[in-house]
This record gives sequence, C-alpha cells and structure tokens, in this order.
Amino acid sequence: MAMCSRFCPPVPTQFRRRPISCFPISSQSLVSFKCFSVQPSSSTPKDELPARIGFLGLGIMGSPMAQNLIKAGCDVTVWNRTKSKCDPLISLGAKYKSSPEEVAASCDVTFAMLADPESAIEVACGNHGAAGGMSPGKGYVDVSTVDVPTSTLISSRIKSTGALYLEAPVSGSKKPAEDGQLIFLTAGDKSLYETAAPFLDIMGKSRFYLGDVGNGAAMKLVVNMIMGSMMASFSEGLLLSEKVGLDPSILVEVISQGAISSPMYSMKGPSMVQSLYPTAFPLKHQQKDLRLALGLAESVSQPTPIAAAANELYKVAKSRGLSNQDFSAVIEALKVKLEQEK
Ligand SMILES: NC(=O)C1=CN([C@@H]2O[C@H](COP(=O)(O)OP(=O)(O)OC[C@H]3O[C@@H](n4cnc5c(N)ncnc54)[C@H](OP(=O)(O)O)[C@@H]3O)[C@@H](O)[C@H]2O)C=CC1
Ligand SMILES: O=CC(=O)O
Repeated sequence: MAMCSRFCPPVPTQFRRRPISCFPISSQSLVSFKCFSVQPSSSTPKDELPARIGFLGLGIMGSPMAQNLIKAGCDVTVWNRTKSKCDPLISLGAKYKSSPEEVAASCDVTFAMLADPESAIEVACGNHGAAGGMSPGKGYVDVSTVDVPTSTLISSRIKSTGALYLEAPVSGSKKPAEDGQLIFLTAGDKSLYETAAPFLDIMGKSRFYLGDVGNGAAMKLVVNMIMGSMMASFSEGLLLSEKVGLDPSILVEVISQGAISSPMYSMKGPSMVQSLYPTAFPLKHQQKDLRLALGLAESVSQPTPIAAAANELYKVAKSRGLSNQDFSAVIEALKVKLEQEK
C-alpha cells in the first residue's frame, strides 16, 4: 500500500492480544486463521494514531463507534444522511464533510455503518459515493450487515479505484458498541485488515479474519439467523408459560441458570415480560438479516425451516408497526395472533 508508512498506525502497546482459536473457514478452503481476544486497557494517545479516519452512517451503531474513535484520539471525519446526527460528534471534535465522496477523499481509512444492502451500495457506489473519493493507498471498511453479493459489488467498485476493501460486520448491539466491546467478522484485503486492526480494537473486543470477501458477511448472517430464531422461540416460551399460569419472570430466571442460558435472554427477558422494547437492535434489521440469511441458505440449497418460520413472525411484527422497536418486540406478533384465535 503506497501510503502505508504514514497510514498504518503502530499497534498501541496497551492492546494485549491473546490467540484463542484456529480452525477452518469452509470445506472448500481449509485456510486457518487466528482470532484475537483484545483488551483495550486505556485510551490511545493521539500521536500513536496518525491516520485520518472517515465514518459514514451515524445511527444506533455508527454514532457510538465513531465516538469511541474520537475519544481514543483519532482524527475522525463524519458524514450522515441526516446531518443533525453529526452534531454531537462534531462537538466532540470530529470534522464534517458533506458527502461520502468528500469524506473518502480526505481520509486514509473510511468506515461505513449503513442500514441495509441498498444504503450500503448507495453510500459506497452512488452519486457522490465513497468510491468517488477513493484512490490507491486508501481503504474502505464496511461494517454494515449486508449479504455476500452486496459486499462483493462494493468491493469491486472500491478496488477499481486502486483502494483496498475490507468487510467487517459486527456482532454485538448498542451497549457493546458504546462500551467498545464489538466482535468484528472481517474478510477481504489482509493488509487493510492489519492497518485497520488498531481501530477495530478501539471499537471492539475481538476480531476474526475470515479470508475472502463474503465470508464475513456470511458469518454475520448465520449468527443473526440463529439469534432471530432464538428470540422467536424465547417469545413463544414466555407467552406459553403465562398462558398456563406460570410467572414468565421465573421462566427467565430458570433459563438463566441452565444449559440454554444466554445473555440475550437475561438482558431482554425482564423488559419483554413488561411489554417494553427499548430499541437496541431494530426489528426491521433483524428481519432484513433473516431475509438475507434465507437467501444465503437458498444459494447452497441448505434447508432452514426454523429460520423461515421465524422470518414470517418478524414480517408480521413489521406489518403491525413494530419495525423501529427492538427486535424483542417480535413477541407482540404472537400475542396478536393468539388473541385473534380466541
Ligand atoms: N443496532 C444493532 O444492535 C446492530 C446493528 N447492526 C447492523 O448495523 C447496521 C446499522 O445498524 P443501526 O445503527 O442499528 O441502524 P440505524 O437504523 O440506527 O442506522 C442506519 C444508518 O443508515 C443510514 N441510512 C439508511 N438508509 C440510507 C440511505 N438510503 N442513504 C444513506 N444513509 C442511509 C441512516 O441514516 P439516517 O440517520 O439519515 O437515517 C443511519 O445512519 C445495520 O446493517 C444493522 O443490521 C449490527 C449489529 C448490531
Ligand atoms: O446484529 C445484531 C447483533 O446484536 O449483533
């Protein structure tokens, strides 16, 4: 990479890395990779992070991620379709540019955290999109959850400019984003992965490098397919327990102590019992991820009947106006159904 000596930040010494696993990516390519457990211990001095970082998309996830970069002393330039969401970050010291193209032109590495495939393509490849500001020596890191064809398309467009591309969708929601505890599922240009690693370590607790473009997107969709089905199943259990006269709060407690315990159930269960769904992961995005995961399964003829059924439930929830509630609001779709059956 032409600008590497200026643009590659040294890995801050306070980030301690511990290899935790090594396993194959797929049956076709038995490429092993390391993942790291990363424990940022303090904020990073400005002079250790000389790169200019762009951040496009300041929603529930993008805002705290960009904020963590700024707080760590990075030189951050932001853009968001709704400009007002840039203001709190500008107050913290971020610069502002009025298009993704201008951000990319003025930065070394540009991150993008957009809603879905359509917006990710628009921001990367559309009019005044980031690709217009890309050139050799720069890098584009898309951390949105999209499908493999979308990431492949964006990769081609970015790489046609001579720049590098990394997909890096995240596992972890609003709170992990605020706490710098995300899990990055990366794939694409290895040298950009290495360049971006110190920044990923500011925003996250671990990172996986999965090889070719598409593997990060696919991994994220599989994880979220499981998550969406788990939440649908949990919802059924809560409602069934109540219908047979049990206390659903006690069900949450019982589950938390056994083999099917999950932080997700413990975190979301108490508010679901009260019919409260403060948005961390919008339901519309969970349905999008199930839809994309089902497309992925279709592409390899893998039966996924549980996920298909869960997807239908999220679609019902969307049609009932719950798109912008937390995805745990999927339980409401079952409540309505049961009432109609009476
Ligand atoms: N929330 C969560 O818990 C997690 C979310 N994700 C994934 O991260 C991504 C972002 O999620 P989240 O931050 O929650 O979503 P939000 O809905 O809060 O933010 C979406 C962002 O995309 C922008 N956007 C949407 N459409 C367009 C468009 N056509 N052109 C330009 N910008 C657009 C929005 O801009 P504007 O402000 O103008 O609307 C906003 O910045 C999604 O892919 C999601 O699946 C991954 C892990 C966890
Ligand atoms: O994509 C959502 C998450 O919680 O991870």
